[in-house]
Amino acid sequence: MQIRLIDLTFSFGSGSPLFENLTHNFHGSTTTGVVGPSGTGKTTLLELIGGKRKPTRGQVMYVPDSVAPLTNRLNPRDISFINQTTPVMPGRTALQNVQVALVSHGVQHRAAERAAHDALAAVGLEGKWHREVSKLSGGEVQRVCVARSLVSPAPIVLADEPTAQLDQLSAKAVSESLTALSRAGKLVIISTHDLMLADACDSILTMGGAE
Ligand SMILES: Nc1ncnc2c1ncn2[C@@H]1O[C@H](COP(=O)(O)OP(=O)(O)OP(=O)(O)O)[C@@H](O)[C@H]1O
Repeated sequence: MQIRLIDLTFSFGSGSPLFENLTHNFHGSTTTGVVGPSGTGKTTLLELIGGKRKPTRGQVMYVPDSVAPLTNRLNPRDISFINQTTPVMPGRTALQNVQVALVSHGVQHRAAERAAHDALAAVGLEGKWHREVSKLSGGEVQRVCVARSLVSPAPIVLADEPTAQLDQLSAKAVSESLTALSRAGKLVIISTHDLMLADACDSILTMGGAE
């Protein structure tokens, strides 16, 4: 999997461009940190890559594998998005929220439960498996969303400030989990202000000048 940004320019409405002629390649098995000062367009870039916004000019192209042609269309199931507004089922447990990502992809109930247990443990939520999401803290809900991405078969993971609400220990667990995904072959892009997380990435794309 590869994602190519080709002369990408984006403006909100008729405003001046947030960024112009951005060209960059993202590769599978790689974690890229998108860094830069607040307001330089990191979230917007992730939304463009995830197909939630359309470029003003230029293109976001996907190369699914070595034999598939370059395309500007991506199946939404190929992307796993982690952000502050990722929908969760508040009345269901942490385990059910993670399990559903697998069951919806046809994984058997028992296998999905085991994988969901492991993913929640990886982000430091062992012991909170059966707690309703409405009774978890903001940072814990954020980690449930990360755990869902860990079990998702989607080859692309887009994470928008995944450690923003977390203490150092939890942030480290999330950082290690996301970099493990790229070692398992996924293409991972993380927008972040967290220097520890940026440091753990394989490469960095800086928006709006150096941070
Ligand atoms: N729907 C919108 N309409 C107009 N402007 C917007 C809209 N959404 C975001 N913006 C503006 O676009 C700019 C970039 O926003 P974005 O959220 O992409 O930045 P960011 O680099 O992720 O910021 P932060 O680090 O603070 O999260 C900001 O100035 C923001 O106010």
